[in-house]
Amino acid sequence: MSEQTGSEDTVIRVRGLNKRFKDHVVHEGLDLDVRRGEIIGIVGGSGTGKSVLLQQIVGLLKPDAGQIEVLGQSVRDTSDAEYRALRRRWGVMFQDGALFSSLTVRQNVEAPMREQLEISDALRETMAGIKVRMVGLPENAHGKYPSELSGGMRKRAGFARSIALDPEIVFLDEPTAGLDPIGAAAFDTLIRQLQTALGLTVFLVTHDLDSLHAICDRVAVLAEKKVLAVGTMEEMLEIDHPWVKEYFQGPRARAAVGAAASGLA
Ligand SMILES: Nc1ncnc2c1ncn2[C@@H]1O[C@H](COP(=O)(O)OP(=O)(O)OP(=O)(O)O)[C@@H](O)[C@H]1O
Repeated sequence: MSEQTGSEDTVIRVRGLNKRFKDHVVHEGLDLDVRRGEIIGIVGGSGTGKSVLLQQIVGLLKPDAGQIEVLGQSVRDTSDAEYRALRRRWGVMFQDGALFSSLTVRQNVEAPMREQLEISDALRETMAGIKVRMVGLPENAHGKYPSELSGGMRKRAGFARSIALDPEIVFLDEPTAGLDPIGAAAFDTLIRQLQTALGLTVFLVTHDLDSLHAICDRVAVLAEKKVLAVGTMEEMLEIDHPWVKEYFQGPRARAAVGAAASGLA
């Protein structure tokens, strides 16, 4: 299994994280390192706290204890100005794309630019248009509202918004959930292509075994309130834990391996 390191290539460092909601303990002593330039898949049973972990890392939820550093800086023990500057260095795509329904696709991508960048309207529109093209949305989608788009297109629009400010890290919360297998595979390809082209680190919360096989460099398994294991897909096969075995060696896992081997994933 890969070791947790403290090297400068660690872009997210979580130590001793505790989080509970009333008497429901979600995380207890959770540690995690994410390395620069990798796509790390965060997996775990429903309710194991994958989204809650993501939200704590990006500063939207407050941990009860523990340290979270992103790009070498504490996410919480920091001034508002420092947090705002740090926040510009990552992008987040929430589960449903979380687009503003009253804004067009391009206006949605412009929204973080409007908030963070002091640039002319024309330049902002041009830059947003580039991002929308980068995620593979056709020209006629730029002026559409979220309700006029398919689920896959909405996800692409959400992805475009997450890279609006040229982030170093993107957090994607179940980006392929709800897509058909072909749409999901196309989205995986898009994630890998943009990760390579832009040098991104990708924190990918997913249930999708095909995505894990197709694009993840490493996988972190959440179970028993912590990160139970981190490593490559091959390394996951060696872990002797009931949930890990069932997940990585069960029938669905075997199907995903078959799909990856035949080039479908
Ligand atoms: N704001 C909140 N208040 C109270 N409980 C919460 C809150 N957010 C999450 N929880 C609880 O924390 C636990 C972890 O939730 P989380 O959404 O992180 O799970 P998950 O691993 O992402 O699940 P899934 O795979 O089903 O999306 C769940 O039991 C959830 O009900």
